[in-house]
Amino acid sequence: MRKIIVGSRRSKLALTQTNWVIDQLRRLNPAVDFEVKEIVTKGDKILDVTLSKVGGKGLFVKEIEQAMLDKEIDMAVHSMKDMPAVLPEGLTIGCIPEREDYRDALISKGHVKLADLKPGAIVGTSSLRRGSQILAKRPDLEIKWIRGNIDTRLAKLETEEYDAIILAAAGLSRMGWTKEIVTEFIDPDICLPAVGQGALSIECREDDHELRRLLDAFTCEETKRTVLAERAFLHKMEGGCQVPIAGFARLTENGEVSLTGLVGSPDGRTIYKDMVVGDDPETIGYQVAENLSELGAKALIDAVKEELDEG
Ligand SMILES: NCc1[nH]cc(CCC(=O)O)c1CC(=O)O
Repeated sequence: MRKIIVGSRRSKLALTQTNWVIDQLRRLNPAVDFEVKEIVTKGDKILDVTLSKVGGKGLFVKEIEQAMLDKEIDMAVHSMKDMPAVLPEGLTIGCIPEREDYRDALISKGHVKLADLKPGAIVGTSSLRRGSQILAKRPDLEIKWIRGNIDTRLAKLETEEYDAIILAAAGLSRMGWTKEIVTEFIDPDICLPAVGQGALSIECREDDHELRRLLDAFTCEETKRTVLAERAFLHKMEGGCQVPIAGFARLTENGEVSLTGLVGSPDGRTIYKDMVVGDDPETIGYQVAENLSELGAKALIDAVKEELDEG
């Protein structure tokens, strides 16, 4: 088989994830050769603006996808939650490996838990989803934007005016840091994870059958079913990352998919949440989106869109 070129962003997390996947694939296919090619994306260059204002989710992924369509690279490993709901024509998710920890993690000065943070304490996050749900639980806290990769954010907790920050447990875990620094793994009942959080997405060209056969063997069916439900929900909700949106699915004992979806206002005063259980991931994803829309989520999303259109 030919050598497989794997595109990766240059961040520590991206390279760690990419190399982890390559290690696993090599173990399954000792004869196949892999090479990493680093790509600097627009999202990596823009660090001083909130992501939602400069094009949202697709930002980190787009240039890597173009390189794949141009055959400069053959595959790429993304954090599933950074993947837009719809892929460009000609590309596909060739593999979804087993999901890491799906939870959000609180890291605070002095290891103070969420419930024990002082009124007015400053929590750093640039995620509308986290901000909304934290404020719903603790309206007395202050949410302050924080940007940069994981190392930068951890450094800012020390050097700037944050009392705590929230990061995905999966990112920390992949970097090997979880144990020492996490104050609290936040229960999904309090902060429902982002769609795809903790999962990886291996993207490749749709017609690259040779590579797809190889990737198939590394797919985790359970993760695939749950992530499919979450992404169907995201797609139908069309929230992008301009409105707080969360979706998390797991399998029930008899193999059905149980999906919880959430849409809220950034200040956390309005939260719409619903759960549906069923056999077909896409159907229940659409069902949760429909139910939330009826509750009022669609109106909330449309209102945000209008505001953005006005500037
Ligand atoms: N928001 C950016 C992002 N995209 C993926 C991860 C890593 C966790 C994952 O794969 O879900 C992170 C860091 C974070 O949210 O703390």
